[in-house]
Amino acid sequence: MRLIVSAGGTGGHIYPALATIDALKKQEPDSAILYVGGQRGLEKNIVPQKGIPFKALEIQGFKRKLSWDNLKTMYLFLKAVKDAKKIIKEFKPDVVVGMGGYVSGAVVYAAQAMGIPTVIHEQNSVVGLTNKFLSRYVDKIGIAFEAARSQFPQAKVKFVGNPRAQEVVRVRSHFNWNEYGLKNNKPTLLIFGGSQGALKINQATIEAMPAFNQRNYQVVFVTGQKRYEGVIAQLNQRHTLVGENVVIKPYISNMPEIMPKVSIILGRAGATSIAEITALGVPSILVPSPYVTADHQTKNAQSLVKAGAAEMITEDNLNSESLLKVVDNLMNEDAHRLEMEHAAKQIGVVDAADQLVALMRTAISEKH
Ligand SMILES: CC(=O)N[C@H]1[C@@H](OP(=O)(O)OP(=O)(O)OC[C@H]2O[C@@H](n3ccc(=O)[nH]c3=O)[C@H](O)[C@@H]2O)O[C@H](CO)[C@@H](O)[C@@H]1O
Repeated sequence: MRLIVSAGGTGGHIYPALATIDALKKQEPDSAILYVGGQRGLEKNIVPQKGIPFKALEIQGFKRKLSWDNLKTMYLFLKAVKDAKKIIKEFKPDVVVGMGGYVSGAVVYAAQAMGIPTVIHEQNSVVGLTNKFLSRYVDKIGIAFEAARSQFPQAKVKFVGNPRAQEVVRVRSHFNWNEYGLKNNKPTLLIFGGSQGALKINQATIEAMPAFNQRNYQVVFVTGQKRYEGVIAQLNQRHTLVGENVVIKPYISNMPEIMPKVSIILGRAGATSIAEITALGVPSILVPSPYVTADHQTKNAQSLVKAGAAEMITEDNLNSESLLKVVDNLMNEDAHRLEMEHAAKQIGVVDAADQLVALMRTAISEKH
């Protein structure tokens, strides 16, 4: 198969795209793949590192308020569609798949205008702006939450799950905490606020640090690439030492290796984090971001809480005391953690990437 994939902006869109590419390559090792991303998103670093051919378009998001900047956005969108057409004409894909982010809007729009089979994948329970726009034009739509179905033209929709779930369960992790200077086989808490890090989670963790230093479990604290220096500066200002059982990282690029070795995850309730947590069955404490469309992270988190797979703290109620209380309780309750593991695994869709590839094949065969 000749495949163009487009996904931009945040890890939540990019990692499912990479997992789909991976699944296709396993099924058809001689497939030709091109990833088209934006010039500014995380994809420009992540994708080439994986050795996947990458082309970038210049694009920016619409402001919800009326502004002159939206004229520039419109100009960039039309130019990106034109550039995408050139790329598509040269590459001659059998199918073009969009996995979210503004850039995928231009690429998939261009492809359908050229009569090429198109598929989009929506990771969230509340449909993103780009996918909403594209849903009129595309042939097939893969979803990861049943709640998304009614927001799309229903005849095109198929529930497939989130492809990243399949990738993380297939990894045979040989990771050893010694590589982080920690002890192997000690209970470990992983704290991370989505792909960019989260200010409030970082703040509560900084304040909880003196207590964490005294605990008999280990803590891996991921700040987000751009927030790392600020976190270290704050710890220094407060003269807070970091214990031998704590490690602070700006970003983790091998999450599928790390996550299976973790006892509890404390983090945001982004769609792709949730897919990973449920595929692997990791007990989690979720702090939904209140800054997202239609408060969809709260809905994501509630679906896990209802199933008994996670605990939730709202951002308003998050501070060092509430954080430590929930973590300490869970660390002390082995049986409860085990129940949460089972409950989480019940929700995970572990063949989601294969299902999305099958949907791509249907789009191709129905078009011809
Ligand atoms: C602010 C915002 O708009 N957030 C959205 C964004 O989240 P965002 O991309 O931040 O969060 P997600 O949970 O969806 O995905 C994060 C991904 O990054 C990975 N990761 C994270 C940290 C790290 O150090 N290393 C690493 O690899 C995670 O394992 C995961 O694969 O897209 C999601 C999917 O559309 C939405 O649900 C979120 O609401």
